[in-house]
Amino acid sequence: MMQQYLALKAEHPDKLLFYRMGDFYELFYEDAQRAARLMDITLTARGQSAGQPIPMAGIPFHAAEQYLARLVKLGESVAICEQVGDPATSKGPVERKVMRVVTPGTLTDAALLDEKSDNLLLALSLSRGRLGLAWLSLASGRFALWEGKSDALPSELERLRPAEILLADDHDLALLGQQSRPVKRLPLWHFDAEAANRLLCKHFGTHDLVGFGVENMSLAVGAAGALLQYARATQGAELAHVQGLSVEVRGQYIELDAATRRNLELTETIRGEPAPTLASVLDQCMTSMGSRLLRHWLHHPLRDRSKLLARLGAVAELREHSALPSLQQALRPIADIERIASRIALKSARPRDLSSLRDSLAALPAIQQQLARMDAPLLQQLQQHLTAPEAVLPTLQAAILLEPASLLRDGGVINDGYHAELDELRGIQTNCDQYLLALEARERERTGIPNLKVEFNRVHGFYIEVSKAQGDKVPDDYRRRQTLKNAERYITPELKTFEDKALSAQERALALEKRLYEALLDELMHSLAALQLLAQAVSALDVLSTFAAQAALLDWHAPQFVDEPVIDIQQGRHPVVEAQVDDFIANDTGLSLTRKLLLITGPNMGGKSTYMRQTALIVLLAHVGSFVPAQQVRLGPIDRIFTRIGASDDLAGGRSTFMVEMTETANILHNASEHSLVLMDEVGRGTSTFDGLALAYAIVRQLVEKNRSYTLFATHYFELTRLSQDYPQLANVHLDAVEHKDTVVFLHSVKDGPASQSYGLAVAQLAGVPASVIRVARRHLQQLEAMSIGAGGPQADLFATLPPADEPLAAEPHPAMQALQQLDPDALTPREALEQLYRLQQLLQAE
Ligand SMILES: Nc1ncnc2c1ncn2[C@@H]1O[C@H](COP(=O)(O)OP(=O)(O)OP(=O)(O)O)[C@@H](O)[C@H]1O
Repeated sequence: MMQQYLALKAEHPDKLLFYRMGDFYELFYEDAQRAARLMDITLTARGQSAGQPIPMAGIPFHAAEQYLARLVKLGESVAICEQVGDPATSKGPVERKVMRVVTPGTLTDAALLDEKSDNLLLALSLSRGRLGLAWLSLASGRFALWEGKSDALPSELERLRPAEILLADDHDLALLGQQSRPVKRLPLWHFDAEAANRLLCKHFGTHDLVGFGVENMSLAVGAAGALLQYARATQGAELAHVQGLSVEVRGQYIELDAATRRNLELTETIRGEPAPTLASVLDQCMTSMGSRLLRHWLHHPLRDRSKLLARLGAVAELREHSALPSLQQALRPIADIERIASRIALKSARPRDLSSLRDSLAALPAIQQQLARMDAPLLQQLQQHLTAPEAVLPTLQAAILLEPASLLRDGGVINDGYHAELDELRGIQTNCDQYLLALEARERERTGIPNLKVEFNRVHGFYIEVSKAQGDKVPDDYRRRQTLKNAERYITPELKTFEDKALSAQERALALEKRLYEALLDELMHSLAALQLLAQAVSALDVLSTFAAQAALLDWHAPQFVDEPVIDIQQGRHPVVEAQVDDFIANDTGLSLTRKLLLITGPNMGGKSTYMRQTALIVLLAHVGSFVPAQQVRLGPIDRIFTRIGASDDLAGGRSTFMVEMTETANILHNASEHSLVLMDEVGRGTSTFDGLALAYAIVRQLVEKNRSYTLFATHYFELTRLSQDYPQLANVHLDAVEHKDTVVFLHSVKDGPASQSYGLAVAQLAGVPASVIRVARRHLQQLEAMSIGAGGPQADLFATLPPADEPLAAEPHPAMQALQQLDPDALTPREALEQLYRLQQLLQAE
């Protein structure tokens, strides 16, 4: 047996091997030690190997799901090995085989998946500054590709949040940066584009991949090949539900970089919790498919206005329609059709998957009826997709019992009247009861034993029980089966013959049910594509109705898209903060060609971050097709949203707070366009006052002069407010606060002009800093203010020595740069090249 084990383990060296032995899955050697540690189960030993006991740990097979769930959450992969031979007939160990492999990115089992989020497997391939990505949600069958510049990797990882990553083994793991997802290394040849092309064509049954629009995407196609091969191997099955590839194109979505996704807390707080977030406020979806689509939409704001207008049109009509509540109620019982379809494809659908699919399909006409009364084109389109695929409903109704058993192996799944032979075998079992009662009456009469009983248990089968006191009346043809304290149990030849018939009928019925069930799954395979379309329609309708219901409940309004460059928000609110405070103060945001940067000042706790984030969230919500928390919104074209908010250390990544701040700032300055929305919160505060101020000053100027993006720039450097004199497109606004009896009251309303005071000490006092410290600080502040040169503003004028704003930013290029530019590398011998290198270094040192 150990030889068999070691041979199987050799095929799966990097996974935990669950080795089935009777009612247990056993793990041996290091697997046992690791599993014992991870799952907190007892480590024992069995037999010996090289004079040492073999470590072993086991889990009962019926509890395997919960252990698997824990292991997969910890990033482990598990190979599950079952007994496939018959223990009764096999000589030596029973034949065993690895039937499936469970890895974090290839889960399909309902018990192991989070129902509200997608579980993605991602493969990536890099070459010469280009990046190819392929990702698959095995539980839904969605398969997509993307190819672009390699520096997009961090933001793509943050967008897709894969559960598992496949990476060629010659790529450096450091590429992935500080991310904690499990990574599976594969040989480089798995990513070969040509082989991948062949594999994908074969899988989709196409001559080539042209129809999917993947030309010039050889890296992504290579990644897709590696991914498909890996996913298939884990399932031990063809992936019939993976029926196509979609290609994501740059420019299709408003781009959000990794930091922005985190900072805006779309589906996860900065601390990694699921609430309070934009998704947690919005998600009142009736189905888990809807919840997943909502999260997907929030991370993929669209730029295509026709699609957005279609969504908004649907939301507007649903919001006004009296049928909205009943439509939502009709959606509530719909099961996770998308995932059930995938389990049908993988032949792992359970009986209750099929009964809930049947009940969901039966509930569709009620939804269609509600939609029939609505006019929005998108709703009409969805209505047409909300039909059960032909013949599936009648088949399921005929085949599956109203409430089937949860596991096929116990029987009780296939409906009566579906199959004549099954009915007959079941008839034998049902007739048992009558037969046994008759037998009991007959035997009582024959033996004259009034309390004689005919019964059944799993261990001994059928028997006749007679109390000890009546033992002398037992006839000769009774054979003793078991002796109890007060009774004897017997069997008779007649009862034995009956038992054989009844038990074999049961066994045969179970085997037949299993065959019928498998045939049913095969039949359903033909309807996979239709089921997937239906699932998409249900989830889209669920999200749109949620948008409508939330808009009515929370007083949100439709955004308006215009062609002129503008972000005009009247009475905007922050959807998440609003849900947490009693009185939220609404504020306007006005940005246009003549007013492109708002410099926001005001006390700490005044609401600057909230104001900036609400602007970004409103813009984002409008681009997912939702109404927005504002009275009126007009938006011109937007291409990207950038944020540089909050200080976070990346200690593990070896970057200090200030380094993170500057890296994110550099990204913005390089990439933000005039159509981008940029939020910058207190840039420069991570370093010394003068350095910070000087940097903030130069950054604001760059944003106004060069990037010309729509910018909200919050700062405590009051000196910057003077920049409005030099740049008409820069406006000062502040968050209002008043001093009241030695303390400060925040009004949270945005007013024109710079703040008049900083209130830093008052806020510190509010926070409970000891009074003695505040007193010393106040005295020191007075001294500082008295010392300040030309103290006109609320802080010392640190700008007094800085160059005026009209001086050009770009200085003379460095002599080394000039020398470098004049070089012609092709004309140099290796020796001359080396000499030039020394010269360049001298120039650098001379500076
Ligand atoms: N418009 C508003 N209406 C009501 N309450 C608000 C509003 N804006 C902010 N608040 C409240 O004030 C708190 C602080 O807001 P916020 O974090 O935006 O301040 P801040 O000015 O960015 O502070 P700091 O400069 O210290 O980062 C919020 O948590 C919220 O409770």
